[in-house]
Amino acid sequence: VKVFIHARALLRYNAHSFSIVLQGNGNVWTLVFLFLPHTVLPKQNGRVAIVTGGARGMGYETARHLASLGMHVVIGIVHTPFEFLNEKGASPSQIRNVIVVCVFCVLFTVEFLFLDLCSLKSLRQFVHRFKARALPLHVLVNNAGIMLVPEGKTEDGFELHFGLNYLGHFLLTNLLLDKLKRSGRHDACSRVVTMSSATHYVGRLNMEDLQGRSCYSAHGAYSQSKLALVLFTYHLQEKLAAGGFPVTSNAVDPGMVDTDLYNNLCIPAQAAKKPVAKMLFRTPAEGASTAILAATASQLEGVGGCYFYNGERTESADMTYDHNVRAELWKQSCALVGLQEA
Ligand SMILES: NC(=O)c1ccc[n+]([C@@H]2O[C@H](COP(=O)([O-])OP(=O)(O)OC[C@H]3O[C@@H](n4cnc5c(N)ncnc54)[C@H](O)[C@@H]3O)[C@@H](O)[C@H]2O)c1
Repeated sequence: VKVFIHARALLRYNAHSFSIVLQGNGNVWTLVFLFLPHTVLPKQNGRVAIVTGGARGMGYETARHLASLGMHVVIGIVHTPFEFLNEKGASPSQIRNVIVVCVFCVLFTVEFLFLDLCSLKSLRQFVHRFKARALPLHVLVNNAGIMLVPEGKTEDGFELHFGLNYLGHFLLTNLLLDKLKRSGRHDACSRVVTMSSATHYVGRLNMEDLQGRSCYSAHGAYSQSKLALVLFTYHLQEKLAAGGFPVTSNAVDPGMVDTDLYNNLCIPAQAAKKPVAKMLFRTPAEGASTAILAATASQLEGVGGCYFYNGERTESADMTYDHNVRAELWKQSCALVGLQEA
């Protein structure tokens, strides 16, 4: 089991970050001092991106950064920042969020389209509405996610983590693949960037029981969904490369990031997490940096089938390199979402 504990950069100088990472494999532990250089990313004028879950957390930071590089960004959104208007009052952070989003929309070419990854119908409607806009698509960031939610089902009866984190993005990517293929060029590929997590290293994939019906655990369900996303990323890359299409597919691990993703921790764990997160977790902007790099960096042109952590290619779990497991998962996923396996 590989464990990564990221200690948030305490030293900073002119946008260069220094990071201390404790990494080990059970017996041997090493303290690694990393220098994270500030990469200058190329302008993205004329390019179009979709970011799922882009209204807060790392999705927002990714969308903001892509838009600031000149990209037209379409944000798939299920919770609007204005939801509090239906409630009795608003917290200062909700008001701040609305102001930030409004300024963001005024300054950049950004649009919001409703997308509920818990519903195959909503996914298909999102793709239909996006295609009706007749825009090209150069970058798809599969960012949205949930973690440790109580046992539940999506609209179509899938276990929540598996259905939303994995199957939702599986269907979304497949429905947008024709657009991505047409928009890419061999010297400027379209890019699919998928948010995984270090928890995928401890994930187990039970092909006979992908929905965890026999024995449910929220931790198990989350790590399985993140493992499935890496398997999907690699298999997609294999298919794209075999067909000679100008599209790349990579997975990203953002590290431990202080966001609302942890809202479902039990109350004592939440109380313990708060001070620790302030000191040790990354900010959403720091966490989003590897996804932004994978979506835009010139040095990653044409590079696909990789797992990136701290801005660098890293080995993922052994199982993710097993072609048969990847192919079986792809086959079962097609059957679950009603896609023909091509
Ligand atoms: N925060 C971390 O430490 C961490 C670590 C590893 C990986 N990740 C991954 O990074 C991604 C972003 O998470 P975050 O930390 O910014 O969390 P977050 O909770 O701030 O953001 C999650 C986003 O997903 C969206 N979302 C939730 N349910 C949705 C639905 N049904 N349909 C569409 N969108 C929906 C939310 O609206 C939100 O915008 C997730 O995939 C998460 O698993 C996070």
